[in-house]
Amino acid sequence: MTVSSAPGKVYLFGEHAVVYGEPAVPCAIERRATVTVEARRDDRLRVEARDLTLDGFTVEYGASGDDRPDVDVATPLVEAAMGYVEGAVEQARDAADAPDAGFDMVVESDIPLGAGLGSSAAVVCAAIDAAARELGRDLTPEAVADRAYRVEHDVQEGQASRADTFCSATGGAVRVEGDDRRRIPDAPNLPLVVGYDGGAGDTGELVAGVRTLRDEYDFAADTVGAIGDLVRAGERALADDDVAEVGRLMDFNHGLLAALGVSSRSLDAMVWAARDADALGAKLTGAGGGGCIVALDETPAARTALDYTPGCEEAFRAELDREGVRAER
Ligand SMILES: Nc1ncnc2c1ncn2[C@@H]1O[C@H](COP(=O)(O)OP(=O)(O)OP(=O)(O)O)[C@@H](O)[C@H]1O
Ligand SMILES: C[C@@](O)(CCO)CC(=O)[O-]
Ligand SMILES: [Mg+2]
Repeated sequence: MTVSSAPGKVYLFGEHAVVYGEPAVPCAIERRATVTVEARRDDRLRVEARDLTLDGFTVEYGASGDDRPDVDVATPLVEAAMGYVEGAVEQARDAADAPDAGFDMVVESDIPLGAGLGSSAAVVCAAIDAAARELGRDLTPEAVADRAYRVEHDVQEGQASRADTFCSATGGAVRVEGDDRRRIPDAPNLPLVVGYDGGAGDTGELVAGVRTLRDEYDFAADTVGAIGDLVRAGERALADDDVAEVGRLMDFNHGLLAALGVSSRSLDAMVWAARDADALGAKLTGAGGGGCIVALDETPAARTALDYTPGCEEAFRAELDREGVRAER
């Protein structure tokens, strides 16, 4: 039996624009997805995803994919989840040169689903790492990131950046611009607070919406470019340890994301609750549509304000996780 885990992330700056080659700065946070894998004697794949619905579900089917899962939850949900897990298994089989390997897998996670904290990247990174190790193949975090990117790219129908998967695989604060990806050394430990509205957004749909706007209006394309400029300013602020400036730029970034149509009433309400409590900055994180915001606040005020904000289901302080994908057992 092999167990791996990988962290979720928040974006300090740059989501969506990163899909079009602008830079972005995501930071791994101490919330993880954990995948347990056991090789089978046959070529079948059995997946138990305990957190996917309230009751969790288990599916079992052949490697050829001709007998589809028979489960009691909405088909699109199963198809989407299986896309990530099947993709990860395919990558592990390829890495270990074992095309017919079968597995029993259990996926557990404390990263809310579809909420902008990179649950998909964390599940895929942990699953690739665990399945490859179960087959006797150790992958570097960079190799896990690369393979996980291919899976996200497929599931998001060709519209995905390397940001989430690289951040989850390597941990820490990272910078991604197109194919260029690196860790930001000595990133300051920022006082991150997350607010979660209990909802979710469809990453593929939101990315497609921004693409349409950008194709249709030059000023939407300019907005994407402006996010890139803002990210470069944010990187300088990080290098100078200027946390107040990082916060101001996060506020600005939220405004530009809202202009691109990916915020929501509850995300805006949480952003304003944090700002009213004198947070240094606040913005939505990830694809948007619903889910999470991230604020910067050294005091307990923003978190308390979020706790009392109607529509905010949960607020928590998020520590930067300097470790990426890792072997648990
Ligand atoms: N615990 C889990 N078990 C099984 N599948 C999961 C789990 N967590 C996430 N997933 C898969 O990832 C999908 C969510 O990915 P999606 O990219 O839409 O959101 P996210 O990664 O949480 O947020 P973002 O990409 O905005 O940061 C789920 O619908 C499911 O298919
Ligand atoms: C919206 C997006 O930029 C981040 C989702 O967490 C999509 C991507 O980078 O693939
Ligand atoms: Mg995702």
